[in-house]
Amino acid sequence: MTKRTPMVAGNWKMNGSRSLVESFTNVLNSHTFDNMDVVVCPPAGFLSMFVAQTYSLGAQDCSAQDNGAHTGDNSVQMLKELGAKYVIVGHSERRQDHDESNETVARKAHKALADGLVPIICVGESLKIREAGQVNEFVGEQLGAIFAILDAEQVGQCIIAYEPIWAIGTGKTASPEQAQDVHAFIRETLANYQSDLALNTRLLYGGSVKPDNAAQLFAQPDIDGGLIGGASLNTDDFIAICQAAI
Ligand SMILES: O=C(CO)COP(=O)(O)O
Repeated sequence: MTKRTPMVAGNWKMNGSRSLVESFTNVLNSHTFDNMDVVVCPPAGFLSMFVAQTYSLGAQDCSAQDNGAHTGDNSVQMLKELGAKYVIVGHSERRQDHDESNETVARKAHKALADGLVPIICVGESLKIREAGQVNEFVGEQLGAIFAILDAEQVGQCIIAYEPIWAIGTGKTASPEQAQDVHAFIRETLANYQSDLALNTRLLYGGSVKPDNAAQLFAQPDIDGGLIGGASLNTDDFIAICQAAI
């Protein structure tokens, strides 16, 4: 059986400062993270201020276009130059604030892979969808849009993060069972696309992960780590969550 390497990624969202970058750089570099991948995703403008030795950097979004006349956007090529190895695409806040469709998200993932970044593709439902009992259908559609643009080999290079919208920033985390159910569904959907994908693709859970609930979530068979928002802004909390993933 393939052993998937655990991953914990911190999504700073539109937060941070030069001094936070400095303290993270110092504290994280003094830790070694064996047998796992740790990623920090700050706002793009801060990427080049990090000196990342024991962890990697990721961006929070990318353009689906080449360099050119696209005011305010960051190309994959630029994010790479700034030190990113990963890029989050399709976060629910981008889908909501910038009207990003499933197809846009898929095109961004495609561009990220084409130009050399690993996409962390976010999926997840609203409370309304959950209460209507349509979680699998909704997440299945989000994945379907990815499969429409990426072939199996490309999907195999991606990381998928399940982030139920109702659990983001609310302190109301999905229970380990709720999270596991959707992760199992995602893995099954990947298997239907191509069997190897199910075994090898890393699936992260995101939504109010904290040091006191991380271990239980990460212990679920189909959860390979986490995508952390609020708690990733505190070095002690972030490191404690990373330690819970090994
Ligand atoms: O959106 C998230 C990570 O991308 C989760 O945010 P919180 O951990 O703050 O709920």
